[in-house]
Amino acid sequence: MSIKFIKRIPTADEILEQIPLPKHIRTIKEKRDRNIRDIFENKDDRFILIIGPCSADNEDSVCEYIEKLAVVQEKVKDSILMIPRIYTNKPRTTGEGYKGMAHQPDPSKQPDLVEGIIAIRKMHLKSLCEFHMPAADEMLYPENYSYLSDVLGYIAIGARSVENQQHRLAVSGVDIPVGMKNPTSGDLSVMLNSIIASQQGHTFKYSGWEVETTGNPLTHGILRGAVDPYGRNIPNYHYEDLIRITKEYEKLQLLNASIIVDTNHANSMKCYSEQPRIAREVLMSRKYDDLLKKMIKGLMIESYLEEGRQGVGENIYGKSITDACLGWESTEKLIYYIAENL
Ligand SMILES: O=C[C@H](O)[C@H](O)COP(=O)(O)O
Ligand SMILES: C=C(OP(=O)(O)O)C(=O)O
Repeated sequence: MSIKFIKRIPTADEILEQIPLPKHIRTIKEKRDRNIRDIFENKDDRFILIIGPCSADNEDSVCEYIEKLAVVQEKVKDSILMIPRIYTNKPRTTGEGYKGMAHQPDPSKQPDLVEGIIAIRKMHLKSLCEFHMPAADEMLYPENYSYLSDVLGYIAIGARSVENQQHRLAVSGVDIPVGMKNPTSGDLSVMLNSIIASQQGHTFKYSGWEVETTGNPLTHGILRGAVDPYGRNIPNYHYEDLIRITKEYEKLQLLNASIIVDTNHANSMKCYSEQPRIAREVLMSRKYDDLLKKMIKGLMIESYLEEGRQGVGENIYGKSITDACLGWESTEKLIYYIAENL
């Protein structure tokens, strides 16, 4: 075997003991979890925005962003429920590039997985304790979930992981909503199969244990657009796409059938500034058709303090070092637009 074992990673129990979630915050989190669940169970018709940076690369700028979001959340709380994106691990198409804070607590330094686990737990905890909005993160490495299971409000399974059995089985044991993205190929049956798989209970190997789960009734789909065999982006947020997929989805009679539309990635053709237009189009489609209104529960938007993106090492505070994001000013405008046009 040519794997070099560098150092032992502390267990989730050890890390949770070292960095615990305060008791009074647990109660706040439970209430927010109930609010989010109610939306997926059609008991609350507020619109969800999963919104924030492509990657959470710096605790200060991420928390500053969420502080701004919390102020706007209060103003739109009757119609919108926001879940900040704190994405701490990034899948990479070719394996190159920044893999997120879980790997590199400092993007300009070498990976340090032990410090990474500590840094991501601290950042999620700080944001939750200060702003009371449990965040969304991608489950890129299913075993890392144990380190954050008490702080997360929402999980996404990314386009590059959604066909993987270990992801699907791990999600079947999660008790918060999990969005399964369509794969990069755009094959919607992969997304729907992942919902079928994760809504069932399973027995499998997890963190060195044989474990059993009962299934997650809150798993649902996220449409993020696709890439064709020639590398061209194919959006899947247009009215006709939404009608086709909601009808297919409905036929399967899955629990809490819901869709989130990702306004960036292949839907925006990686052009972040198109996100407000895409959001407006999705709102219009929802208004036009009752099934869409019921099933499209929200949007995923990539946004940060500064618009665009930069290379690692350029050090512009609050600017994405992975995919390009909307800046704060356009984000705030967009949120108010959404609140007024639901
Ligand atoms: O969301 C971010 C990226 O789209 C995803 O991590 C893939 O990135 P890459 O294609 O630049 O590696
Ligand atoms: C990596 C992401 O998305 P996708 O899996 O759709 O590429 C993301 O949302 O940051």
